Amino acid sequence: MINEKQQQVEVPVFVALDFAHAHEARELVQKLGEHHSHYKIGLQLYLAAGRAFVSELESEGKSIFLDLKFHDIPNTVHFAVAEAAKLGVDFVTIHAGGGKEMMKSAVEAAHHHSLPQHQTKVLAVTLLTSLHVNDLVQLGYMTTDLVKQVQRLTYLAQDCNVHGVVCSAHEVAAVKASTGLKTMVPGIRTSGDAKGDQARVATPEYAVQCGADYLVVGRPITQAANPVQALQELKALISGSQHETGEMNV
Ligand SMILES: O=C(O)c1cc(=O)[nH]c(=O)n1[C@@H]1O[C@H](COP(=O)(O)O)[C@@H](O)[C@H]1O
Repeated sequence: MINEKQQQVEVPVFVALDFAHAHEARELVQKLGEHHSHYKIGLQLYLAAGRAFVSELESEGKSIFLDLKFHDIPNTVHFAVAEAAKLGVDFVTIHAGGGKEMMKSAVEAAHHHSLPQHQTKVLAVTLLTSLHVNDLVQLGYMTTDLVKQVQRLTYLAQDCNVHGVVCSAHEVAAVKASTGLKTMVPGIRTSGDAKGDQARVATPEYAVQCGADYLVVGRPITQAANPVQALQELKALISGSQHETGEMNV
């Protein structure tokens, strides 16, 4: 069902800057202009351009989601999150599969090392949106129900006081029904977009109607012939769906 409150709330779209060079990312940010302020920096760009590029975008007033998906022993993750928090990023990711001690260490590090008045929020990745049911079997999970598995990891994440989880649109309603956690949702595709390596995709309208708090969109914008138009169209779909009433359409 549509969340009534959701109709009034703006859902930020984090554009995934999955590029090999800072200049490519900079060019896109300039094209999208001062009115777009949410960006995700992931493994590729961070390894290519590092902390300097994060700081560069922050100095332009951008909100940064640093998506390095930490998954290591608690001590290592603690100090990695501490460094991310000192950078002043808004969000950082860890894998829920790293376990409760690891998630607690991450939350504690964000709490202690964030800049004054700028709390870095920890998001726990549940099941990557590239995973299918068959992957659950191969990985030896006890269930082949993707929603149940996401919910299971979400409960663990909630116990560790993370801010939210990363999941596909198809699990948002279950996360929202059982916890108070925020949801960051990748795997966003409109009807004409190629799925690429994503398995659990959904339209932006569907994600928002399910209650997604933030969306992550990469290639449908970064690889578009006209990224500015692609982002505008996506935002129009989101705001249109926030004012719709009735049943969700997939
Ligand atoms: O943590 C993420 O952002 C993430 C989690 C996940 O389960 N799936 C997923 O696609 N992502 C990221 O979201 C972005 C999606 O990019 P596109 O598939 O190009 O829209 C990529 O930068 C991924 O690294």
